[in-house]
Amino acid sequence: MATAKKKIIIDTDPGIDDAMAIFVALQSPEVEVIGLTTIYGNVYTTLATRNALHLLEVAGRTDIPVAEGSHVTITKGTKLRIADFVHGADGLGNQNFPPPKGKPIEQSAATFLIEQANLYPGEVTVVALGPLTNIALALEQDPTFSKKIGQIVLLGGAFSVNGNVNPAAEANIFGDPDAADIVFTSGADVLAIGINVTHQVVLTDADRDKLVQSNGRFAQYLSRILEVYFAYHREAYFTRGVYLHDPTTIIAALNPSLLTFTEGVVRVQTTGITRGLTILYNGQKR
Ligand SMILES: O=c1[nH]cnc2c1ncn2[C@@H]1O[C@H](CO)[C@@H](O)[C@H]1O
Repeated sequence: MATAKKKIIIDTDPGIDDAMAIFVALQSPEVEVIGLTTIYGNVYTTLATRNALHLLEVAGRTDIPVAEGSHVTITKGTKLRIADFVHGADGLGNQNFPPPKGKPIEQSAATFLIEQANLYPGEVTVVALGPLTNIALALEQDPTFSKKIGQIVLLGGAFSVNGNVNPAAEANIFGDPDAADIVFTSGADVLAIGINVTHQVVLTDADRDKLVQSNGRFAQYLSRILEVYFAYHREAYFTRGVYLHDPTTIIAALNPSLLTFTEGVVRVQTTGITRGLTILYNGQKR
């Protein structure tokens, strides 16, 4: 008997590694992508929505709805830190892709998340690849969301290692630390993939050469957009390869047995020079 596919909603700020992650999800028989919701981070939210629609058109999956998310942080902050220096001004490696034909649905990301969680209680996994504003908004709008959502698998945090924005903070948590703390303290089932994990998952120059030679479904498209991401990593990290942050997070949602996890309580520092710091208490001390 075929087992039911896991339903996932990807909350995303595409983003080169987001594009890779979305394609992985669309190619994975274990899951059904029931929607994309968008957020600022690698790009502003308006561009994230445009890129999400574009990626679904590239994949031939315009049946999947896109719900636009928040343009500001949970505290209505508008001074956003956008990582265009990582992904290019267009978020997809400066490739001048034509604008998408499709449009986002009328519902906001938070409303869509709540609706889907109500429709399939306990069955929907949210994979959050950007700052956590939309998820926190859903938790604020519907206090039962934490119990109705199946699992929240998120890319965020730097657990016992330095951040990538500054020594304290990882980019997604830094993007909206208040939202992140709401999510971590909500009581929902949260699986956090920090950069202490994703910095171990590298696509090397040699891997990229294989991609360039490949006739695989998304190989040529990804080879093109990856150029800018490789250039950034060479410059910033002196590596001949790129970190697969978002793809690793999708993999964790698809098949958590490929990773090892520590269970504990997480809080997020929301003020001061360590704003965005994630602290994990692993319960070792009684
Ligand atoms: O140095 C950086 N600054 C800001 N964002 C970054 C940097 N490196 C990677 N990312 C982006 O932030 C998420 C992981 O923290 C990923 O989406 C990655 O593409």
